[in-house]
Amino acid sequence: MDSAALPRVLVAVDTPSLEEAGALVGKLRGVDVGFKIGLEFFSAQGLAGVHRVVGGAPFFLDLKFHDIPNTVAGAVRAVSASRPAIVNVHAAGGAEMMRAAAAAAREGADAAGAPRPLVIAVTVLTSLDDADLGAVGQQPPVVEQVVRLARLAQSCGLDGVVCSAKELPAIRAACGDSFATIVPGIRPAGGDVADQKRVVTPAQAIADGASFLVVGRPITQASDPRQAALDILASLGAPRARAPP
Ligand SMILES: O=c1ccn([C@@H]2O[C@H](COP(=O)(O)O)[C@@H](O)[C@H]2O)c(=O)[nH]1
Repeated sequence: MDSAALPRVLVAVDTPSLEEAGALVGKLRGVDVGFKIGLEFFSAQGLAGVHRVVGGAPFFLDLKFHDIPNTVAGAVRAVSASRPAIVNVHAAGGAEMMRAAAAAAREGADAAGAPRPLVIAVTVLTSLDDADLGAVGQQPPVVEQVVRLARLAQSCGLDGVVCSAKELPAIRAACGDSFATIVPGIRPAGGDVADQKRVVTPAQAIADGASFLVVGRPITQASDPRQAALDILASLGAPRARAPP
């Protein structure tokens, strides 16, 4: 799947169940969204399950690899053959690991005759705030750590980062407009934040320059997921240019 064809809103398919995932994707048929498959579904169903659920739809394979360079490269090479539009690694894995991941994505895709996925670095999880950073020995504020990791990821040849929309202006200033930003922690105004700590509304995230939004529970836990997705898309207004792959 070509990442340029990826819609702006990616729905997080967070369930271990093939049936539930299939039902969700079915409800969203014809709605201009893509899908984000993460650790919960992948751990239960593997790549075969991913393909059964998404069919030919574009998807972001959110496995957040974080290991030594050789291991991450092997994992990225393996999954890149299966035509994800986006794969990701933790920036905290370091420069050598990120460079290895970027090279492996190209190798894996080329070997399979597939398009190269975007390779994206997770900066600071949106479930963490300044106090949490201090507790794991990182220097707050979050925004400075996010920008530090974004600059490092860009210098290693990665295509963009996962961050909160709260950091978008600082990342755009540091890394420019063609660096992709993938933004979870999205909550419609008044929505239940649950375990997220750095949340922003869908419209604000797009206004601040997000390339793609990742939206899970505000859609998947809604009484009518299709209507919830349509409401979010309507709140975004006219389409805008996305960061190029
Ligand atoms: O920093 C991050 C990185 C990834 N995620 C993922 O996004 C979705 C968010 O789900 P919600 O239900 O909308 O909170 C989820 O799959 C996470 O694994 C993130 O939230 N923050």
